Amino acid sequence: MYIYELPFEVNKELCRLLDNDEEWKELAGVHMKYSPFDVNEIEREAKNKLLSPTAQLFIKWGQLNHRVEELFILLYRMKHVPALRCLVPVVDSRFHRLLSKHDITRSIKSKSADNDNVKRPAKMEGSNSSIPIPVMLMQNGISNMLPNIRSIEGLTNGDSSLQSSSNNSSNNDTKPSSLNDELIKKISTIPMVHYEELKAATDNWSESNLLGKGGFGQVYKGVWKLSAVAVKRLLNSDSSNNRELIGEMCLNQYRHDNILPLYGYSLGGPEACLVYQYMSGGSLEKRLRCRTGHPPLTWPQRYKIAHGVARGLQYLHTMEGTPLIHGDIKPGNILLDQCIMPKIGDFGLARKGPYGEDRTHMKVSRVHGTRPYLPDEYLRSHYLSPAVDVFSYGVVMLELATALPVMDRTRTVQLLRDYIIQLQNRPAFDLASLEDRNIQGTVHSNPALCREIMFIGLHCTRYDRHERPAMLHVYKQLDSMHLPEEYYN
Ligand SMILES: Nc1ncnc2c1ncn2[C@@H]1O[C@H](COP(=O)(O)OP(=O)(O)OP(=O)(O)O)[C@@H](O)[C@H]1O
Repeated sequence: MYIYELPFEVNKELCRLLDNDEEWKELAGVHMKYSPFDVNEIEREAKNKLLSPTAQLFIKWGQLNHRVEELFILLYRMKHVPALRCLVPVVDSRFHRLLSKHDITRSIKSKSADNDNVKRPAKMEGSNSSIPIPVMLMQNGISNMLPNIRSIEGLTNGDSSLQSSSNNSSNNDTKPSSLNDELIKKISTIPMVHYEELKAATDNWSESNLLGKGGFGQVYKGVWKLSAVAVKRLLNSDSSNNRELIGEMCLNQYRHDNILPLYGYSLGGPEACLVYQYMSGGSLEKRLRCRTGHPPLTWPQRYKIAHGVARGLQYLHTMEGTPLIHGDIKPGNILLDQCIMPKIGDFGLARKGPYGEDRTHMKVSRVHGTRPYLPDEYLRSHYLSPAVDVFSYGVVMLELATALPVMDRTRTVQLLRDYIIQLQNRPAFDLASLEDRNIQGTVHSNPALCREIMFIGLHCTRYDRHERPAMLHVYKQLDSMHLPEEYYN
C-alpha cells in the first residue's frame, strides 16, 4: 500500500500523534532526510492550507511513491510505538514483530526504571535512529517491497538480538492502548475486494444493473458472494479527491441498524469502488417523487423513516468523545430496505465533530453538502456542528410530510422551509393542508401525524442552532407518540 492510500482514519490518527510535540519534524528531518529548509517549507505549506503538518509531510513523501511499510520502519527507528500500532492493520503481518520488539523493550524498561522521566509517555524512551532493519525481514524478502529503504541506510547487517527478541513476541503481554485497539478492529472490518470480482458481480457493469448516478459516480446492482449488493463505481479514481473520499467513506464502518453497511472497497482496478448492502426499496428521494413504480409511502412507513433516521443520527452524534457529523442528510442519501427500514448512506462528507464537552462547533475552511439542506450558520460562517445534521433532518421531515420540492424556482419563496414558514404566518393556516397530495383525502391520510412531523421539521430547522433539538430528543419525541399498532410493525 502506498502512503497516499492510507485509510483516512489511520492517516488522521497518525497526524494527531505526530503533530503532537512536533514529532513529525524528527520523522521528516532525521529519518526521511529532508533538509531544514524542506521541513520549514512543509510547515509553511501546511499553514497555508490549514492542514496538519504531518498530513503535508505525507503528501510530499507520498508523491515519491513511498509505501506504508517504509513508513513503518522509519517509525520503528523513531521508536514511536503508538504510531506503529496505528499502522499495524495496514502493513504486512511480518512487520508486526518490530512493534513487539519495542513493546517488550518498553515493558522491561518500565519495570527496571521507576524513575524514568519520560517526556512523551506514549513513546519509547530514548531515540536511536541507526537501528538497522532486522535480518529476519531481509530474509523474508520484505526488502523487495521496500525499494527505498536500502538507499536510505545502505543496510547489510542484521541484528541478532533483535531477531531473538522478536521471536519471543508471544511472551509480550504489553497490551495496545484501547484507542488503537479500537481503531485496528474498526479498520480491519472493511474488506478489500478485487475489482474483477465486482466486474463479474455486476455482469461487466451492465446497463441493466445501473441503479442510478450521483455526483461521485454510478451505482450498479450486483450479486457478490451470494448477496445482493450495490456497487458504487467512483469517477476519476486517480485523483487525490477520490482517495480522500474513500478514506472518508471508511467512516461508514460505524455499525448500526440505520446506517447503510459498507461491505467492502476496491482500490486496485481502473476505478475505485465501494460495495454496499443493496437496498431494494430505493432511496427516499425516489419514493417521494414516486419514481420507482411503488405506491406512495403510507404514514406508518413515513413514521418508520422519520424514527429510523433520527435513531441513526443520534447514534452518530453521541459517539463517545467526538460526534460524527454526516454532513449530507437528504432524501437521496436515505435508503430503504424491503421493509422500508431506512439506512443512512453516503458518508463521503462525514466529519468528526468538535472534540470535548466544552466545544459545540468548529469552523471549517470549506462548506460541503447540498445547499437547501444546510443551515445559515454553516453556509455563511462555516460553523460545523451536529446541529447542521439536525437542520438537514428537519428539511427532510418537511419533505417527508409534504413531498413538495425542497427548492422550487416557481415559488415566490423558493426554499421549502421558508415557504412553509411564510404560509404558517397566515391566519388559520393548517399545516396538514400541505400533506402529500398523493395521500391527502385518501384512506391513507393522517392530518394529525402530518402536523406532528412538520412541527418537528420546523423545530429542527430553527434559524438559531441553539434552539434546534438534539437528535436524541427528536427520537424520544417520535418514540413517545401514541400511534396505532400498525405504526410499530
Ligand atoms: N445501497 C443502495 N441500494 C440501492 N440503491 C442505491 C444504493 N446506493 C445508491 N443507490 C441508488 O443509486 C443512485 C445514485 O446514488 P449516489 O449515492 O451515487 O447518488 P446520490 O446520493 O443520489 O447523489 P450524490 O452522491 O451526488 O449526492 C441513488 O439514486 C440511489 O437510488
